[in-house]
Amino acid sequence: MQAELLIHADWILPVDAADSTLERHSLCIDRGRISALLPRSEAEQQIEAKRVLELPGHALIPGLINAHTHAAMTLLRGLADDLPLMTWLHEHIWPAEGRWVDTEFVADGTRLAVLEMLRGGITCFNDMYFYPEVTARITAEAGMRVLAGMIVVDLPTRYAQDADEYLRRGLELYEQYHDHPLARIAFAPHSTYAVSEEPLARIRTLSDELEVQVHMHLHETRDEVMQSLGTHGERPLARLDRLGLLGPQLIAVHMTQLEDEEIARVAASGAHVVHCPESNLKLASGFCRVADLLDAGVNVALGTDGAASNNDLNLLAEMRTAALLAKGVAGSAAAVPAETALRMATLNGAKALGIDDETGSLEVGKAADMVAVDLGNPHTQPLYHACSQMVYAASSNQVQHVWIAGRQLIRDGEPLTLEPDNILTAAQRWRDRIAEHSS
Ligand SMILES: CSC[C@H]1O[C@@H](n2cnc3c(O)ncnc32)[C@H](O)[C@@H]1O
Ligand SMILES: [Zn+2]
Repeated sequence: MQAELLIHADWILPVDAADSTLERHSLCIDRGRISALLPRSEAEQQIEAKRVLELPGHALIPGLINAHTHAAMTLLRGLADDLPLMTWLHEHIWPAEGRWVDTEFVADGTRLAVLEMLRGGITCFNDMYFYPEVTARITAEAGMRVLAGMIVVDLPTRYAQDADEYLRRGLELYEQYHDHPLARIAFAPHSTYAVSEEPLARIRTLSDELEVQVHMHLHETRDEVMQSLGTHGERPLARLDRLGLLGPQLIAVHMTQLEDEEIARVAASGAHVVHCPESNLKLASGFCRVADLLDAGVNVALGTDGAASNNDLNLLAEMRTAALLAKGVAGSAAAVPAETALRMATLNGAKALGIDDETGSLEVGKAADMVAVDLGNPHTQPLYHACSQMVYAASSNQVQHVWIAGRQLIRDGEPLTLEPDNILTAAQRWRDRIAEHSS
C-alpha cells in the first residue's frame, strides 16, 4: 500500500470505541486522511511511503478540540482578574470590548489565539465573538479548523444594531462557508439573559433549516438561574426547552447549576454540554456535575473559555483540571478517569460540533488531525500508562508536531503557517493602547 507519510510512534491513542492504547504502531496519511493504522512490524512490510517519520518516545493523539472559547479575547488576557462573572463582564470586559473591538482587534487577537492553541495541540475550536467572519478567515488561513459562531445579543454593538442585522450577517457567513473544508458557521446567541425570546425563536427555526449548531452560555452561575426565575418564572434551561432549542443542535456551555431532573432532560434531548472547569473556578461560577452528566449519557466536551477568564487556552491543562475537579465534586476518585478526560477533549468535542464523521479520533478514513507529544521529559518519566501520563503529567510545551487534514502546522514545536514575532508585536501594541487608556 502507498502512503504520503508513514509515522512510527511508541504509543497511539486512537480514542475510538475500543478505548485502547496501541504500542509500537504506525499510522499512514494519504491525501489528508488516515489511510492505515497498524502494528509497526506490519507497516514496515506493507507500506511504501514517500516520507517516514520516526517518533520514539512520542504519543500520537487526535487533535484536541476546544469546544468553547472567545479567541480574540487573548488581547484582554490579564486585564481584570480575581472577580466574579458579572463584575468582570459589566465593569471591565464589556466596557473594554465597546471601546476596542473592531476587525483589526479580532484579527490580531485570533492570530495570537491560533498560535497558542496550535502549539498546545488544539486543532479545532468553537468560537463565539464579534466579527466571526474575521475569526473564520484568519483561522482558515492558518490551516486550522473552526466553528465560528455568529453572535446574537439584544443590545446594539459596533458590530450590529439589532437581531435582524446579526442574523442577516449570520446567513451571509453561512453562505460563504458552508462548503469550506476547515471553517464552519454556527449561531451563537450569548445567553438567555442577553438575548430575548423572539430572536431565540428565529434562531431555532434557522438552525433547523440550515442544520447548524446553536452555541450558548447556559446556567453559568447561580445568579443567572435566580435572575431568570425572578424575571420569567422559569429557569434558563426550561425557557430554552419551551422555545424548542433544547435538542441535539444545542451546545450548552458551563451548566454549573443542574438539578437531577434537568440532567435527565438534557440527556433525553441529545443536547451537548461544554465543561470549562478553569474559567468556572477562576470566576467562582460553580461546579458542573460532569460525572452525573456522563452517567446519564450526555455528551460532555471540554472548553477553555476565553483567555480573559482562564487565563490560557491550554486544553491539555484543562483535561487535568477536569479530571481532578470531577473527583472532588463527585467524591469519587473513579470519576472522569484519564481516558474519559481525553475523550472529552477530542471525540466528544467533535460530536458537540457535529464534525465527528471528519475528526475527533484516529480512525482510518477520518481527516489526519493529530498531535505528537514527546513524553521523554523528566516530568513524564517513567511511563506506565501513556493516556494517564498525557492527562495528569504532560504539558503543552511537549507538543512537538501538529497536523490538520494531513498538513503539518507545527514542526518541532514551531509553527509553519504563522509568524510569532509579528503576532507578539501586534499583541504588545494592543496592550500598550489598552493599558494607556485604562490608567
Ligand atoms: C457577544 S460575543 C461573546 C461575549 O461573551 C463574553 N464572555 C466571555 N466569557 C464569558 C463568560 O464566561 N460568560 C459570559 N460571557 C462571557 C465576551 O466578553 C463577549 O462579550
Ligand atoms: Zn464563554
